[in-house]
Amino acid sequence: MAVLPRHLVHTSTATSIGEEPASAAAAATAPAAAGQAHVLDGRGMAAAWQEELAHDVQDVCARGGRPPGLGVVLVGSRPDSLLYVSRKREACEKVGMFVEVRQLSARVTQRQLEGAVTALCADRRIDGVLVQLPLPPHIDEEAIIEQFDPQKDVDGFHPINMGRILMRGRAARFIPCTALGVIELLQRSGVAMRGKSVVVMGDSNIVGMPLAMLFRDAGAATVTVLHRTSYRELFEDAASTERADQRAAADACLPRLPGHVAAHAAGFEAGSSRGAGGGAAAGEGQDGGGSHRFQVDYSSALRQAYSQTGAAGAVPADQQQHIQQQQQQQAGPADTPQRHHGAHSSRGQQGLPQQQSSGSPGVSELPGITRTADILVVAVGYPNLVRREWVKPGAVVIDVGINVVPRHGTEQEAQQGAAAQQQGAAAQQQQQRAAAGGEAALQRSQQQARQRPPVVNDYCTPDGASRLGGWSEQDSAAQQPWHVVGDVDFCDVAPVAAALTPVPGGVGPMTIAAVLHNTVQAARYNLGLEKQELR
Ligand SMILES: Nc1nc2c(c(=O)[nH]1)N[C@@H](CN(C=O)c1ccc(C(=O)N[C@@H](CCC(=O)O)C(=O)O)cc1)CN2
Repeated sequence: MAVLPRHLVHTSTATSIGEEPASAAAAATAPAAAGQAHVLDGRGMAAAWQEELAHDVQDVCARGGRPPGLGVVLVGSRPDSLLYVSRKREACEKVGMFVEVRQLSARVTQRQLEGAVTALCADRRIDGVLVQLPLPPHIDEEAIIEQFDPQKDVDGFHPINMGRILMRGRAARFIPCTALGVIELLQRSGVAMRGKSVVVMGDSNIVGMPLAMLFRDAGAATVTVLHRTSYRELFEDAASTERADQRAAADACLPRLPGHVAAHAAGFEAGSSRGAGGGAAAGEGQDGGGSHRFQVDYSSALRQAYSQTGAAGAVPADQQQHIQQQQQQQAGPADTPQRHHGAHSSRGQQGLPQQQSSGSPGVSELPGITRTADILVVAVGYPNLVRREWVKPGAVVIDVGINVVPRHGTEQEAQQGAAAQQQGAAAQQQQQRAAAGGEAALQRSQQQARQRPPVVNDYCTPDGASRLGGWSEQDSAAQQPWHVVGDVDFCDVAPVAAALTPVPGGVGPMTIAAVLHNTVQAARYNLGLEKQELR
């Protein structure tokens, strides 16, 4: 049997979600109102986790003589990376850990960067080291990762650590933080994984692939990974403008920055103006031997980008049309879980669009696959991609995406709203067809979902719009013209799912807490307080 780290096998005190009827009653006692999805509050869970970690830090200090230490290398001044590094630093300081951040110029050479990693790995005060991703395109990221001492690789990206996750029965030294954050969130929420069908959308090294292995280790019956080949057409519109850093960002499930902002970010220019948007995006940085002040006006960069490029990041109408086409033309089969293989040829026979010649499913086929999931994890980097017809009623939905989009009220959003309404009507027709086709169980659960009252809570307005926040709390208060959304259309999916994570406030904060967890663990190993079981 695979050896999970201690925190992955703890018994959750939370109620069970997504269980069979016996525990459905228990689920009803959880904080959501009847008929509504449980909102999996990552922010709250991360705070609780960090409190526990603060005790662990005290324990390491008492027994090991010093606090656990984290070293972070930040290259350039991408606003999102600045934000995440600030959050890591603040969280470390809050729990009493030692933290050192080295910011290097975007023009740093491969050798300089490797030198910085080696120096931090050699620092005796530091137990864990990470390089904030993505890196500028001229840097060979793989080579940097290989440069790490695997014992200090708290991101778990080194091939030795990744290999341990891959191999059944081998103890993982460190689990990549987002993947660990997702599993921890599910466990703390009482979501059962044993025997479940899991679909992971996204095959990145830092999220999708390790998560698939962790679900296997947690006893999932099946794990289906939707590789990027199955949804690459979503990104084809951006192909002409796509540059290496944008691809890397999508890979890391980072905000898909509008082209203009990305250009700014990729240039890694140290600006001099300060906007409300970047939050903590300011501090001291190093440029080669010297240092400079780094400040980024993220909000004005975004404003400029949107005014010049339109609403970048919005769901293109053609994607919605693909789905509608499928719903209108496929009487029934769309509700029947489709297999990946072979679906391509049957689509051809039914006269459906054949977008891909590779045999991989196209976007219009994805709902048929995602609807097989008891637990659906979405890590694609595409705003509001997953709507209710992609979700099996009663499923648990985990949104890993972070996308920056214009706030509602723009013309484009109005168009999206109209398209979404049409899509909703098509979905209803499709459900009726499914019922006529004899899929009684599915129909029953869908009817139940429809009978649920609309979700009106802290997260959604009565008309189904999201109240979820902006890039930071400050921003939503300041009513910035853009905000952060996930890959899942929260308010559309909430009436159907048993539970789902919000963005912001879901997986993101758990990722930060996971960095701390891995660093405490690294300190225990380094200081000889705990023996690593590496079979
Ligand atoms: N070296 C690494 N680089 C990157 C990783 C990683 O695990 N290691 N993951 C991401 C970025 N990331 C952590 O580094 C991260 C992303 C998002 C959040 C977060 O809290 N997001 C907020 C939304 C943003 C906001 O505050 O408005 C949320 O979801 O609530 C934290 C960490 C890529 N790079």
